[in-house]
Formats: sequence, C-alpha cells, structure tokens
Amino acid sequence: MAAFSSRAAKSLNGGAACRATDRNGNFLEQGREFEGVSSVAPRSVEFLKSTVSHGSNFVRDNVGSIDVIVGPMFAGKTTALLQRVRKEVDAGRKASLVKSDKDNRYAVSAVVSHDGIQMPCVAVPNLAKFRERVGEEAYKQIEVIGIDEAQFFDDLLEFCQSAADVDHKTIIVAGLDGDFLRRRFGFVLDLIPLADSVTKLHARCELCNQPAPFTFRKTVDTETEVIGGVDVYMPDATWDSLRLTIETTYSTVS
Ligand SMILES: Nc1ncnc2c1ncn2[C@@H]1O[C@H](COP(=O)(O)OP(=O)(O)O)[C@@H](O)[C@H]1O
Ligand SMILES: Cc1cn([C@H]2C[C@H](O)[C@@H](COP(=O)(O)O)O2)c(=O)[nH]c1=O
Repeated sequence: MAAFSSRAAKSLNGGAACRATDRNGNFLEQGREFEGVSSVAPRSVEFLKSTVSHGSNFVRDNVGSIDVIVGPMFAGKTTALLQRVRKEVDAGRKASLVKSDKDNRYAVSAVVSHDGIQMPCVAVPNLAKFRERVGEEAYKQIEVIGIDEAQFFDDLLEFCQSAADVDHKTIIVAGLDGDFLRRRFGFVLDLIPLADSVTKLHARCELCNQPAPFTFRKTVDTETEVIGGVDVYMPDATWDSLRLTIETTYSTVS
C-alpha cells in the first residue's frame, strides 16, 4: 500500500497530514497499490528533489532522523559515532552524547573508543533519565543526540521515536546488534524499521584476519550481559569458532 512515514509526510507538507498520489498527482484511494516503479507520484519526486545528498545519507530539513550503527565489538562503532557527532558540532549544531551507566570501563562520564578517543557524555540507566538529567529547557535546545552502548537501554525504541518524530532531533545510535551467541541484543534491531540509515561495521578477526561480523566471548559466562573488553571478548569472523565455544561451554547439552 502506498504510504508515507509521518516524518516524510511532515517534510512534504510542512507538518500537515499527507496522502499518497498517483503519477498524475491524484490522491490514491486507501488500499490502492502503486503499480510499479514508474508510477512514482510527482509529489514524491518533489520530496526526493528536496532532499540534500550528504555523504551516503539524505538530510531533510526540519524533520528528525535516526541513524543506526551496529556491528561486533571493536568494529569502530564508537569511533564512527564520535566522528559523526564531532561533524555535527563543527557544523554549528548543538549535540549531546549519552551512554549506559552499566559500561564505565574507560570513563564514567565520557564515551571512549577502544583507541582512547573520547567526548564527554551523560551516563544513565535509561534514556528517560537522560532527558530528566539534562533538564527540559536544555533538552529542547539539543539538536543532535548520540547514543552509545544502545543495547543496554530498555527504552531505546520509545526514546528514539519520540526524539526523532515528535521533537525532530537527529539521533545517532551505536550498539551491538547481536550478543556473543548471535542473538538479538536489547532493542537495537527494533530500530531498523524506524531508521533513516543502518550501517553494519566489521572488526578484524584475530584468528584469521578476515572481516569479523560477530563477537566471541572468551570466558564461560553464560549470561547475556557481561561488561568487558579484550579480556573477555574478541571479534570473530566465522560461526565455526563460536560453535566450538558453544560445544565446550554447553557440553552437557547433547
Ligand atoms: N580485532 C580488532 N579488530 C578491529 N579493531 C580492533 C581490534 N582490536 C582492537 N581494535 C581497535 O578498536 C578500534 C575500534 O574501537 P571502537 O570504535 O571503540 O569500537 P566499538 O565501539 O565497535 O567496540 C579500532 O580502531 C582498533 O584500533
Ligand atoms: C558481545 C557482548 C558484549 N557485551 C558487553 C561487553 C561490552 O561491555 C559492551 C560492548 O562494548 P563495545 O563498545 O561494543 O566494544 O557489551 C555483553 O554484555 N554481552 C555480549 O554478549
């Protein structure tokens, strides 16, 4: 069914509700399908023309956005997040960083990459607390919010949706898509249908030097959340080494 997201609709119509049109600009009946690629509505074309190419992203005026950066540990998610936030600040936008207070390996009030690059942040148990902590007035002024360790936030979805769609902020999210058993981790994957862009980064496998999309846990801990760095984890290129660990760890399971 032809449909526009509320954000796209706002961008087309200056905030008013928007209906899809056919190739002649006539409003479509609800439930009528687009016939194919060639039947792109003129107003959709206008919308596409009104977007501004910005690297690999499209940046729209006066609407919020959600960009998601995922990958295993050591893939450069935090580095990419910090670079993106720095770019926004350099462009004159007011930005703020937030991370989960569960992970304070390198610093309590800074987002720090494995290479030591860092920027100050607010560390909170959930994202509602971020808003509370910075205060409503300051929150209103913030245009860009960078979220690190997103897998640890239970209210990730509600916060991002509201901040982007209602408050029109630019949200950049970095987090693990999967845990050490390649299971979905927290609510990061649930953001994908809401996201303007999704980037999966790879680390470098320490065993075979190939691009590594997964994270290998070197200890026998079985709970999902175990805070750690190179002492506990390493990037993993193949499911084979993970399978080996599982067989060793869960050897009681036949
Ligand atoms: N096996 C590895 N593969 C890739 N990068 C690694 C590895 N081990 C350490 N690093 C370092 O980690 C950096 C990425 O750190 P960071 O941005 O904090 O990653 P992430 O947030 O994805 O865990 C790389 O630039 C690299 O210097
Ligand atoms: C795979 C995996 C990771 N964690 C923890 C370990 C670290 O504290 C963070 C990830 O940090 P990074 O910035 O991505 O390097 O998450 C976990 O708790 N459970 C896991 O399965």
